[in-house]
Amino acid sequence: MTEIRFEHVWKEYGSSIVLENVDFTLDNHEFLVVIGPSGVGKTTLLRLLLAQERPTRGRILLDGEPIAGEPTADRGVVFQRYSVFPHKTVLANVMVGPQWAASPLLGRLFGAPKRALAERAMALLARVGLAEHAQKYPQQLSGGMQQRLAIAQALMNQPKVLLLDEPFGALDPGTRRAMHSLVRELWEEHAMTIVMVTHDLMEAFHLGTRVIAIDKARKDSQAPERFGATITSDFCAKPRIVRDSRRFETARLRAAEAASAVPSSASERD
Ligand SMILES: Nc1ncnc2c1ncn2[C@@H]1O[C@H](COP(=O)(O)OP(=O)(O)OP(=O)(O)O)[C@@H](O)[C@H]1O
Repeated sequence: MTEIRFEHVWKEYGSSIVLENVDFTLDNHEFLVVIGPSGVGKTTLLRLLLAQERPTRGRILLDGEPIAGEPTADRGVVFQRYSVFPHKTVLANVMVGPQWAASPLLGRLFGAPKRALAERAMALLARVGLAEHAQKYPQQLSGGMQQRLAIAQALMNQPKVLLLDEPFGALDPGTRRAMHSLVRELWEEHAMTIVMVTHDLMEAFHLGTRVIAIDKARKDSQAPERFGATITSDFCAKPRIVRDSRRFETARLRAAEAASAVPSSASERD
């Protein structure tokens, strides 16, 4: 069971407010998708969840407990690019996290524990369709294969929460569709909670059980950093709604309106 609670969370850098009063509860095994204009604070929200950043006000609870002060294995992350080690083979990439967790001094296991870990890693690589590429290096893989590797790497630690920061942004449409199916299946199989950032509304409603839009609800054109972004729309996008094309289309249009109603802070500054 993994419930995430943002309690009136603010993130400020000096006098610049990035997020203000972000308040929501995410149920166990939700697939939350966060949408919003460029530069509004979506990645910051993920970084807060990863504990790479601390809220300046409010708090974040994981299963009712304040989130650990530093990144821990219960939260896995996949970025748009570069989240695998280029100098390690595919298999070594997938084994590296659990090896460091089991052997913090050496980062290596030997004998039976190593064989057991390699077996688990190979099973996961087979699941994401990379078993026959286990001895290759990341630069020998396509973009979609590298992202499948990054997902396998994150899943190896059996995270309670998987954070995806525009993980399919650099992929062609066909590969993207295949990745959508894979992530949906892995989400079901691993019964984890996913929080994903994307710019793609179709993707958001196709994958998410819940979609939130964040934006600046208040604006000061003289001082854009005076106000931060907060939740401006919150859509329940359960699979039954996705299957109902008319209701899905209505929800999608409302989300598109919400995301574009206020011009992005980035475009204002441009
Ligand atoms: N360490 C930092 N110090 C100061 N400002 C920061 C810091 N990190 C992020 N910001 C600012 O926070 C704002 C939000 O950045 P963030 O990367 O979260 O936006 P985003 O919505 O993910 O953007 P994009 O969609 O373009 O990736 C930006 O204006 C950025 O400059």
